[in-house]
Amino acid sequence: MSTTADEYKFTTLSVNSPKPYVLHIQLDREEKHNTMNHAMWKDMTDCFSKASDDENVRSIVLSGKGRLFTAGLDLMEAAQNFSSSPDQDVARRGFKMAKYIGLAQESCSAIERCMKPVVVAIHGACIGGGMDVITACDIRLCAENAYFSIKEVDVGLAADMGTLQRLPKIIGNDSLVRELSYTARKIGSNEALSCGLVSKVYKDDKELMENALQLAAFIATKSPVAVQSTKVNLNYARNHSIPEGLEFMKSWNATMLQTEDIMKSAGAFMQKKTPADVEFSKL
Ligand SMILES: CC/C=C\C=C\CC(=O)SCCNC(=O)CCNC(=O)[C@H](O)C(C)(C)COP(=O)(O)OP(=O)(O)OC[C@H]1O[C@@H](n2cnc3c(N)ncnc32)[C@H](O)[C@@H]1OP(=O)(O)O
Repeated sequence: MSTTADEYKFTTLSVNSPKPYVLHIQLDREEKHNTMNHAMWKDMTDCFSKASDDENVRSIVLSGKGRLFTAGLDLMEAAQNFSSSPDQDVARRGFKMAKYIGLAQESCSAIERCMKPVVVAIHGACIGGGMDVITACDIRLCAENAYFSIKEVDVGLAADMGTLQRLPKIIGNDSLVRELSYTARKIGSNEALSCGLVSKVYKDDKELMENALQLAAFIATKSPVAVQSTKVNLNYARNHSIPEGLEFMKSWNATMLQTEDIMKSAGAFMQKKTPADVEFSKL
């Protein structure tokens, strides 16, 4: 094992390193359908921030333990939080809620900010908060049995951890985003593939996990300078104009084109080898 997965101890996540430089993070509240609560949001933020800085991690797979990916917000715990301190001044309650929402949002933003690409493998239900999580990931794969729902309207709220901000940029179909967000309609794996929410559907959970890990392992064989630079620039490009993106890229690569990884990768090509044959320095 090239990563120090045993340093990743969390109460709501299981973490291991099944392949060199690959970290596998699993949502692990199986007995509660991997519902998301305060502890899980905090664990996710800490875990993805740690992996971002971990030179033994080059790519990440995220999945859910048990029979589904996640049932979204833990409604029991949320009900307690939403109704706490009813006698307190509304503004003071507002400040408290903003802090709570911010903490939840951070769990998804930490995935997006993480320098290492995150491949998410979705099986069974992906509901509510689950959509916020997967839309912050780099690559979405699912099993045939997967279904997706922006369920928030059915529990009386607007999605607030990133789905409404990220999904339009992922599927590029504003009409469909609005329909799904206003109705909470479930879409199956085939529709998810045809609208561009996922890039591949596998016949069952086993095939999904094998392929997700294989993809992450393949990404991990490439130059970490090249892969991480690509993620940073794709994220930047998504939120800026093309001229701004090109300007950012120019400054970024003014340094990065001086990396030893280019000589190593090109050298491998000349010798009829691949990046997998190259030993890249840690990053
Ligand atoms: C700051 C805010 C941040 C984030 C906000 C996110 C918003 C959301 O995520 S909104 C979406 C919330 N989730 C749901 O509405 C899902 C509700 N659950 C279901 O639809 C189903 O339970 C299921 C996940 C599809 C599973 O169905 P099934 O296999 O038929 O099991 P059930 O009998 O329905 O459930 C078993 C058991 O689990 C409890 N449960 C299910 N989901 C939740 C949940 N989200 N929170 C809390 N508890 C949940 C369910 O009540 C059952 O409990 P019993 O005690 O066994 O009755």
